[in-house]
Parts: sequence; structure tokens; C-alpha cells
Amino acid sequence: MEFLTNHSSTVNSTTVIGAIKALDYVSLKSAVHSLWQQTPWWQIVAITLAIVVAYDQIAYQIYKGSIAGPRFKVWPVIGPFLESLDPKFEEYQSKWASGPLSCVSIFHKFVVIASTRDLARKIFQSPKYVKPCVVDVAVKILRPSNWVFMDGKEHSEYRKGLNGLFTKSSLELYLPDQEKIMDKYINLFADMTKDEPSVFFPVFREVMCAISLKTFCGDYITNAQIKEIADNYYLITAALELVNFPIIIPYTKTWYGKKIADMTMKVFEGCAQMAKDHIDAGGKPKCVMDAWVKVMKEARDSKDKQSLDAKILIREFSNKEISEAVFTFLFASQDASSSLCCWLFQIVADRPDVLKKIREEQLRIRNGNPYEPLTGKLIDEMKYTNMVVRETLRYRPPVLMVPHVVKEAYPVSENYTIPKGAMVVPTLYPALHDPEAYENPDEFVPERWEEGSPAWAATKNWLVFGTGVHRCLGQTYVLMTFTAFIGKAAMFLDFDHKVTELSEQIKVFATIFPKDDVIMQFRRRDPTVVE
Ligand code: HEM
Repeated sequence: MEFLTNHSSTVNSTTVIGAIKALDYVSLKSAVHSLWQQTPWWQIVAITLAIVVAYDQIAYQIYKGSIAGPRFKVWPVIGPFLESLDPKFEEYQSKWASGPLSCVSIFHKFVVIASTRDLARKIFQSPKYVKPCVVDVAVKILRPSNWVFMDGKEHSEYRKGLNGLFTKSSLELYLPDQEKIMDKYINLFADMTKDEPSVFFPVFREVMCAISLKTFCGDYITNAQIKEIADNYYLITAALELVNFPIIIPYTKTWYGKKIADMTMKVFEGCAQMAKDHIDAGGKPKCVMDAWVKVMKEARDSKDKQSLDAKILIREFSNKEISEAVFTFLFASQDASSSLCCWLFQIVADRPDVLKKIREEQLRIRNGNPYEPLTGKLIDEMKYTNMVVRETLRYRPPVLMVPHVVKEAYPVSENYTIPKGAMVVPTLYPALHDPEAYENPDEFVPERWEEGSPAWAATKNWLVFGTGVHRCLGQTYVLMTFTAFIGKAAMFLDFDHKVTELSEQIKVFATIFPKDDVIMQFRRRDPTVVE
């Protein structure tokens, strides 16, 4: 009975509240309607804008909490959008110096920048909370099915299958084809600057693209295809600028970028089929595609499939899948390798003592024969040349920062939690210029990489290639290829760098480059002598 009473009283009060609500709604609706009719349009626009700006400022204050960053968003809503169109290295540096964690907000995006070694490492090693992110349009250019967009277990399984393509023993197989391209460009450098110096930024980009394409596709890719891809690759970099329109509109940067990416992947598909035919016919692997196809074949032929540790390789990959993955290798390597190439040639040219030591070493390990073909063993003996490459990577790390997206609220420090959906950017440069790890960090000193030295001991600071589950797949490749390339170039060419007031200044274009684009002249020399 009591239940019934209570029940009926509930029904009654609900009915009454419902009636009041209905009344309220009707009167509220008519009040809003008459207010709408009485208010001039410009006042409505002004009020809406004020609400948006106030919401944006309040959200910024809440997200910012105690970390460093502008007190208010000086430019409402857009934030420092205009500065981000033309990023300046010095502005990045002052941001890193402003605090271990600092922030900016551009449009709706809240970005947290981590500038200490330990915070950067922590972020790289927190796949539970973060994953690497690329600009929106990258998904369209690289295609959504691409492995680089995988996360968690799916990513690590796939990655296991790729690691073997870039081990030292695999890389040794690719050396003969790589050396052909190195020789070709060493000659070209001398020919093209016979009469006067030239700007080398575009030339170094072309060399890097050509070496990568030869490594990935061997002789399946023709010289004409290499030339076409190398000539047009900059359209892909331009399409993937940090600030870009996410929808692909015909004849815009992103449209051209996608066109070149599709064309390149089409070429790779054809190469993948040729690699399959070659390996099926019992051929030896000579390039990355061959190596991949060979492991697939081994898995197919293996009686004991479980004994293969990379289970992912047991399945067959289509030509399209291979082409998409190989495209990501090109994409990941092209800008960073071009940056390293520019700085390496400039730095060596500006330091005749370093150039001389490289030559001495190259001739010594080849027993005086500069034409000795490249092998893994020979590159292992290039200790000093390797130290020069390593020090260039430390002194001018191509990748300054690696943007990540926060998957769930991330307590990155005792006092600060990064909100879900924000971007967090671990930076690499400060760790690589940390005076505690590297004495006089702003000086170029290859000798700091002598075996057993403090620089070697500071493994935690070596963030050139990132760390954790997404660490660079190509790091051994980079050290081997560049050591071999600068070693050969030093023997066969005299380097002359035209130093300008911009040579040591840093330009940010995806990675970093000398601001004057490296003006150089090369002359052929007798490779059998040091002086
Ligand atoms: C100087 C040259 C290079 C530098 C400085 C560099 C640097 C980096 C960095 C900082 C990352 C992000 C790592 C992380 O999130 O922890 C990365 C990722 C990657 N790099 Fe490199 N890289 C270089 C060349 C290459 C080359 C030559 C290749 C391929 C042959 C390559 C393939 C990749 C791939 C596939 C990833 C993504 C790995 C994943 O998500 O699992 N990189 N690289």
C-alpha cells in the first residue's frame, strides 16, 4: 500500500513537473524567438564570437595548468598559427628553454612540448598513452591501410617482420647496387661544378632518393623511374607540411603530392612482382624487396612454420602491400637523410683536418686501393669516418621533434596530466646538446666518439633515431650508408664549400638544413694520395 501511495505520488509530481517544464519550454522558446527578432544581426555575431573566444581562452587555461606557455592566447582561437607557417629554429630553442614542459594552442589543437631528455624518453616509451601522429593529409597520401598507422600489438607484429630487412647482414646484400649509385653521383658532382659552384640542397635530395630507391628496388627500378621519382619527391614533402588543408583539392599541393605518391607506389608494385619472379626462380636477394620476398618464400616452404620467430611473415604480402610499406621507407628516410647529407658534406668541407683524416683511413683500410668494393667488413673498419657521421647526427640532428597524439589522459609528470586528444611532442635536440653528456656540445668533435668515451656511455641521450616501439627502422642503414658514401667521396673529390653568413644558420623544412642551401664545388682528384 505504502508502495502504491509512493508510486502514485511519484506519478503525480512527475506529471506536475512535466507540465511546468512544458510551460517553461514554451515560454523560453517564445522569449528566445522575440529576443532573436529584436537583436540586430551584428550583435548576435559579436555575442557568438565572444562566447567562442571565451570558451577557447578558458579551455586553454584549464589545459595549460602549471606548465610554461603564454599566459593567454594572444591571437584568439588561431594562436601562433601564422608563426607555425614559417617555423624558426630559434623560436623552438626559446620554447625548449622555457620549461621542461611547455605548451601552445593552435586552433582547437592543444600541444605540449617536452624538452628534457627524461621526459622525451618517457613519452617515446609510453605506447599505452601516446602514438606517433602525422598531419591529417598523410593518411590520404600514404593510404589508410598503411602499416605506419597501426598501433599496439598490430604494429609490433608487423614491425617484427620488417626488422630483418635492415639488419647488418641484410644491408650487406644491398651494398653493390648502392655503390653503383654512389659512384654515379660522385662523378656527377664533379661534372656539374666543373666551372662554378652550385647549390647542393636539391642535388643531395636527389642522391638520397636515388640511393634509397636502388636499395629498396635494386635493378627492378629503371634509371628513368629513379630520375622521375627523385625529381618529383619534393612535391610529397610539400604536401605533408605541418599546416595544410586536409581535403585534397585538384591542383593544390596535396593533390600533386598524392599524384606522385600514387605514381611511385605503382612503380614499386611492378618492382615487387619482379622481385617475386626473381626469388621464385632461385635468384639471390640483392635489394630490400628481394629480401622480403625471400623470407615469405622460406615461410611458405618451411615445414615447421612455428619455428620462424616472425610469425607475421608466414602470410603472403601482395604487391600492393609491399609497395605501400616500401613507400613508407622512402617517406621516412628522404627528408632526414637529405638533412644529414647536407650537413655532413658542409661540415667535412669546412674542416680540412677532418677530410684528411677520413682520406687517410679510407686508403689505409683498403691497403692503398681506392677501388676496393664496399663490403660490410670494410665499413666496420671505417672507425674515424663513422665517428664523423655519428657526430654530425648529434651536432645537427635531422629530426628535432616527433609529434604524438595522446590516446588517454596522460600523467606525464607528478604535477601535470596531458588531456586526451592533445598533441605531445618529445624533442631530441636538447638531449643531444646536453653539456653533461657531451662536453662543449655546440662544437663538432668526432673524437668524442672514441670507444669507451663518455659520449658512448650517455646512451640515454642518443635520441637521434627516437627510442621505444617506433624507434627508427633505418638506423643501421643510415650509419653504414653515410660512412661508405662520405668515405668514397673524400677519396675521389676535393670539396670546396662557399661559406656564407647563412651557412651555420638552421632552416626548418620538415627536418633541418643550412639556410643558404649549401653552395659547393667539387673537383676530381687522385684517389691514391692523401694530400
Ligand atoms: C638520418 C636519417 C634518419 C633519421 C635521423 C631518422 C629518425 C627517425 C626518428 C626520430 C623516428 C621516430 C622514432 C620514434 O618514434 O621513436 C624514425 C622512425 C622511422 N624511421 Fe627513421 N630516420 C632516418 C632514416 C631512416 C631510413 C633511411 C629509413 C628506412 C630505410 C627509416 C625508416 C623509419 C621508419 C619505418 C620509422 C617508423 C618506425 C615505426 O613506426 O615503427 N628512417 N626515424
